[in-house]
Amino acid sequence: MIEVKEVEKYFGDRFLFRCKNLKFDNKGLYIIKGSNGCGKTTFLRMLFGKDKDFKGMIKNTFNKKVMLPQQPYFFKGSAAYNLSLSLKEQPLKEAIKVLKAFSIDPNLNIHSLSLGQKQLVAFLRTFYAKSDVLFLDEPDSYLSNVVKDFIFEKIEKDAQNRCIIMVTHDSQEIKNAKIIYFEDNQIIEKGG
Ligand SMILES: Nc1ncnc2c1ncn2[C@@H]1O[C@H](COP(=O)(O)OP(=O)(O)OP(=O)(O)O)[C@@H](O)[C@H]1O
Repeated sequence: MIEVKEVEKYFGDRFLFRCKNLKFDNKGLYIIKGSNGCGKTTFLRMLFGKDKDFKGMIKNTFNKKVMLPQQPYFFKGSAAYNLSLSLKEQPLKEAIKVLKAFSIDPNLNIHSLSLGQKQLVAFLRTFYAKSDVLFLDEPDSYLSNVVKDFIFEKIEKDAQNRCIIMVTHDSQEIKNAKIIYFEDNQIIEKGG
């Protein structure tokens, strides 16, 4: 569970946003929306615990947390090698199966893949890693509609068993999610 209370974020003198009260349960999908530059990535990093420079309280009781950043990092080597650094046997097999289903050769050098293909590899290595909470920063970047629909379906289903917090600009297809949005520098839960 993550609890946010009376949080204010500044960069130097610049006020970015405020969040009075918000709770993320152990299971469920939370989608964070808002215009470019409003602070979505910053808020996600604060929830994860990477950014601790804020006023107020964020209490995170999750044990194992994993994050897909906006600009994923890759190691020299094949797509399969990059997956194998994060995934054990069975999840690795699953991830490779997905790559093959989208006609991506897992033995190709990661840097020879397109942006969308690399994004899918980055998503898979985070998604299939074991965690209690999964943070996804625009996992649909560069993806074609067919791949985006595939990963959104997986995310929606998986959120029945763990907490997933996702930043995205496009979530029309997703039905079962709580929406958190930035409005006038305030973070608000829809209907909350
Ligand atoms: N380390 C930093 N120091 C100063 N300003 C920063 C820092 N990191 C982010 N910012 C600023 O904070 C604002 C919010 O950035 P953030 O990346 O959180 O926005 P975002 O909502 O995720 O944007 P986008 O939708 O374009 O990805 C931006 O104006 C950015 O320039």
